[in-house]
Amino acid sequence: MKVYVGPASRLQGKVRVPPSKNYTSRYIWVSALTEGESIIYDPATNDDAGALLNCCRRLGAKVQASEGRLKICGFGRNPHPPGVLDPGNGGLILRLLLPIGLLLPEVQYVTSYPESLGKRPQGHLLTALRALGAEVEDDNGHLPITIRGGRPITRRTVAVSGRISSQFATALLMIAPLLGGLDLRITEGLVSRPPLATTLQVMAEAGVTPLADWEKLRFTVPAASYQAGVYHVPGDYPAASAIMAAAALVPSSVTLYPLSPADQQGEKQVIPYLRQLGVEVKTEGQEVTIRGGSPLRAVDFNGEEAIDAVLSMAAVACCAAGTTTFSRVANLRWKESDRIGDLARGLRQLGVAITETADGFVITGNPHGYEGGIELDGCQDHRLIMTYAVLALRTQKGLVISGAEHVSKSFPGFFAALEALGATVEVE
Ligand SMILES: O=C(O)C1=C[C@@H](OP(=O)(O)O)[C@@H](O)[C@H](O)C1
Ligand SMILES: C=C(OP(=O)(O)O)C(=O)O
Repeated sequence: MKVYVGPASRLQGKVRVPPSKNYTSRYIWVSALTEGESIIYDPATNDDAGALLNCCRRLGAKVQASEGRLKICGFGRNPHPPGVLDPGNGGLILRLLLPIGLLLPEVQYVTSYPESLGKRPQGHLLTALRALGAEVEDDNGHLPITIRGGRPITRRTVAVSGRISSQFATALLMIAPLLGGLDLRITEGLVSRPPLATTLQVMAEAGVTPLADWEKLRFTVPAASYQAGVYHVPGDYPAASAIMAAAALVPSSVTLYPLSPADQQGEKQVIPYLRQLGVEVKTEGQEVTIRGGSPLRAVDFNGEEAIDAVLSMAAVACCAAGTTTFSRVANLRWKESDRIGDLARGLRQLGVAITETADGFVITGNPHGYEGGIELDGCQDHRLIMTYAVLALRTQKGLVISGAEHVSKSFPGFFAALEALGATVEVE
């Protein structure tokens, strides 16, 4: 699907942001690992949630979906052999599902996104699963993967690298109570700490509280059963960050809700960051109001704790006066696209001055905007698609984005939300 987004002179209105993708995936998974009926209110209804629910059904969970609510009766320690699991294009989805192979005689993991998820590295997690006794066949650390488990797990300690993704640690922590408990050591540092804090919060809500030593990166999980729970998914800050970027770049008055000031999403850091750039941002309860259109001055962005908002802030940097260095985000290379290399390629086509660095990229903005009138490839990456759509608002001729349907991985209503705020959006 190709989508044209035109230049915008004003954005105005109120946007209900989608429910958090990352909380939804964790609540679904912890419910599947629980014997008993859990309820999830306001679950995200994006591609990732759909793929995970399908896999949970194949593993024996009973799922009842109705408007604004999921009821899940989990399989606990006794997953059914599913044959094949397809996690869609979800990195977290695949990584949550891989350790279930420890409890099954054989399970195969495949993807219909060989150019995106198929290129993302899984080796660090596979090494840990082998150490726990699984037999693993893989394509040099990539999908397709077959895991043969089903043997009693006697090891109580395991290590995993946190250098390229926090999701490997999340996956091991969440399965750990069902394996009889684990002492997990994260080696080589840890990227993206807030998602791991989200994992610990969700586990605690389900009745299992790991002991966490954040300094030494050691986490001790007791042998336990998860308790059925009632969960409420907060609004999604990464999705909100794209709309905030749009509202920052043109004269606007845009209110986003519901955004909790108190959850674990690191991407809420964009609120003080945008203020530093000169954007008027007001928060009241669960509402965030942006008044944009004033001149923006570049401010460097350390994105390590707000990794899924970096591309939104890159769009803002493209139109700020001065140079912005995005640092400590090397792990962007291993997302749905290479979010440094592919971003740089797309932005250069548009005429943006961008250079890649060892741990990020540097953008020198043009406060006058860009000519546009070209087509950019979304690279099957929802965040790249949203970045290009936001930038299109500050072009003279607009932009066509190809593969725009992949925005539904996290924010199916993104283009409708932009249009409702007054942007020109045409599906070609
Ligand atoms: O655990 C999670 O929910 C996520 C962790 C982050 O990935 P990395 O830990 O690989 O940086 C983030 O980018 C991703 O969108 C969601
Ligand atoms: C990288 C992302 O997700 P995942 O790793 O779960 O595919 C994302 O949502 O930007």
